[in-house]
Amino acid sequence: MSAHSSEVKVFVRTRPTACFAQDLIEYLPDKQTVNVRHRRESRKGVVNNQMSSWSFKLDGVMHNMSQEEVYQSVAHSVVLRALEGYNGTIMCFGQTGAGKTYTMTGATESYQQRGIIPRALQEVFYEVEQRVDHTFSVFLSFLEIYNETLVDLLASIKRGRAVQGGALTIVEDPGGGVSVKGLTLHPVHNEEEAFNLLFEGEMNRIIGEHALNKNSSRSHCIFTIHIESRSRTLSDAPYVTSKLNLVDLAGSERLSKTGSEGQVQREALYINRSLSFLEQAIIALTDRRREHVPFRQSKLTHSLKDSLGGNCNTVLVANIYGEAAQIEETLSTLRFATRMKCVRTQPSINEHIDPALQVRRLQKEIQLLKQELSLHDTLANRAVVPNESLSDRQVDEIKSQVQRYLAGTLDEITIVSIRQIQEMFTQFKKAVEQEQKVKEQLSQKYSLVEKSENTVGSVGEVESGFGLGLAAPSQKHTQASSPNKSKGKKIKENKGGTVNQSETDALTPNCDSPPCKFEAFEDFKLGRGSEINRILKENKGVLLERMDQLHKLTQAINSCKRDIDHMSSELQLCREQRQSQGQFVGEKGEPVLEEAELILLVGLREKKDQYRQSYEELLSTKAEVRYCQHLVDQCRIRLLTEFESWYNESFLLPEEVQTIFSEGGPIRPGLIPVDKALNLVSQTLLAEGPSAVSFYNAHNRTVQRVRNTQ
Ligand SMILES: Nc1ncnc2c1ncn2[C@@H]1O[C@H](COP(=O)(O)OP(=O)(O)OP(=O)(O)O)[C@@H](O)[C@H]1O
Repeated sequence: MSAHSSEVKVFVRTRPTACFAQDLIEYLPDKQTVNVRHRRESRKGVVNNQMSSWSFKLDGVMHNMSQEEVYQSVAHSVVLRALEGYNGTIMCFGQTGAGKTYTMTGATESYQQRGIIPRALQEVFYEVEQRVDHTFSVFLSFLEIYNETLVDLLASIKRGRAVQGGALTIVEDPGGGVSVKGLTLHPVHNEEEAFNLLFEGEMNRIIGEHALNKNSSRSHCIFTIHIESRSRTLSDAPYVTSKLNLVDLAGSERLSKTGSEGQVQREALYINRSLSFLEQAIIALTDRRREHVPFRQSKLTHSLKDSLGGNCNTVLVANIYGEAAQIEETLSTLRFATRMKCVRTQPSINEHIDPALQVRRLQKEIQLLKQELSLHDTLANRAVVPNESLSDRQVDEIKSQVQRYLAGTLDEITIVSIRQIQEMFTQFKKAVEQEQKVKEQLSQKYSLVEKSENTVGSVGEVESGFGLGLAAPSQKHTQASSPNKSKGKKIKENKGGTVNQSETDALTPNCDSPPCKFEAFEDFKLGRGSEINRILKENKGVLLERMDQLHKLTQAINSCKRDIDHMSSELQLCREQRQSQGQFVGEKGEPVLEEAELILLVGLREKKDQYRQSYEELLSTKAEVRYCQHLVDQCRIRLLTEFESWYNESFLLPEEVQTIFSEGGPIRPGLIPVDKALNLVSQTLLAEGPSAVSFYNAHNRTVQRVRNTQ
């Protein structure tokens, strides 16, 4: 509920006296202004007869006003707003004997002179009776703060329920409110019950002896009316709660003036300290720049935290004793009152929604929305879209659709509902995860091949640019099959198995000199390319094996599917027969299936399980086949590329360039494209000078000679 900011309302009330200091205190006709004249305080013993005057403007001055008039001015609107769900606080502040208790509680022996609390209780119950469209629950609590100790003034009454048990402690609610843990709350149904509690609490108040006033109370008292109201007519309307704090503060006189000693002096110390903390809190509240307000310094400020700075309609009554002897206390009380007037609160209704009611309301709304959806479907001439959550059977169906779609046996999936789309995504995700898992398993399985790839890296042929997941020829093989060695050799039979068509297609037979590529390729596979060729064959073998497995699985699944179809139609037949002959029932009237139908049902379930398992296996085998195919392709590319380089290197480069590529030369032979290689060679030769060519030629010839003689 949005809150608007509101000032604390402040009133002054004077205790009637025959010696009213007319020459010092003046009430202006606007009934809001008090002017006070007072001699300035003497400093360092120097008598100062100079008079000073102060003017205080408040919300109302209550001089010679009856208890009823005071109630109407101060409390009436706060009480009515509490019945609507706003928190309220009315506080009486002032020196001892100034009439705080008289204003708040009144004279308990005189009905006419009853104060704000009894009148507020009467008004609450009067309103409860009037407002027939609401039910009200009213609870009372009575807290006393005596020498920084919390006392439950109604603890002696057994009926109450405590806001959590244990010692009394002030706790802050998450919403910013404050409550007293352990304080008893007493339900009351009429004003008489309420008065009983008030008087019981009053009796329990600690009364201290005091030089100024024998019956003066030496403690702060907070009488709270807790109200809860629910609508009788609107069952799902939110309910409201409120707290009306009626606070009678202890007297604020100066210690020196009390002339008391012992316990009473200690009491006065506590009172002064807590009132001074109250004043500090008020000063902090009125200072917009202050972020921290020291509410926790005393029990009083802490318990009034939400009344002073919270969502509350707050009213202060500043009680003054208008005699000349009390003029300093009067001034101090009026200063406090003026400060308090600057405090702003944010009154707002405490609205709550019953959780059970909220659930019912939301269910109703869902129902309405569903109806509206089906109405839309009808108007748009669409089949009614199911909005319920999916059953296991529906989820299975979607899963099967997704699997068929991925396998390519289903062209498209018809969109039916949002839930179906969501489930479809879930199934797609599962399929991807499954494939990922298989891939991981496979890469572990083929780790040997991947390791060989690292060997390629270590050879240092970075320029080759072939980051393939394949084995590379080992150093040994490279040495054994130097280009010159294979040159002119007879082509040997390929014992290593079949060559893929694409491998031979890539080689245009060219039988001029240099040698025919087709024959050279066969030669290459036996020599320098033997290791990569071996891996290629190995991978092809695995691929064939997986393809064979896939073929068998497909056949098994198809046969299983045929069985399922057959059993389903038999089962359907059984059901149709049963429907025409009537349902067979057991002793207790429960439906009993025919034996044949039961066997079919069990068999069908088993077949479906078998189908599901085989299907999962099929998916993972398909993934394996794809992976193996990928490996074979990569191997093949590698084989061809290396062959090309080897061929160029062996037969197409001039002899001097071959020298540079030869073992011990400045450029490593291998997988560099021939144009790039030639470019590099010319750069090297140029860099080293023309004599380098003949140098390398000579060196190469020598190496060659040595090899041939070996
Ligand atoms: N407006 C009033 N009309 C008639 N009598 C009053 C009025 N105000 C105070 N009195 C009387 O003055 C006396 C002191 O008043 P009260 O006990 O209310 O003072 P107090 O401020 O509550 O003092 P303390 O701080 O000790 O609690 C009481 O006997 C009370 O009846």
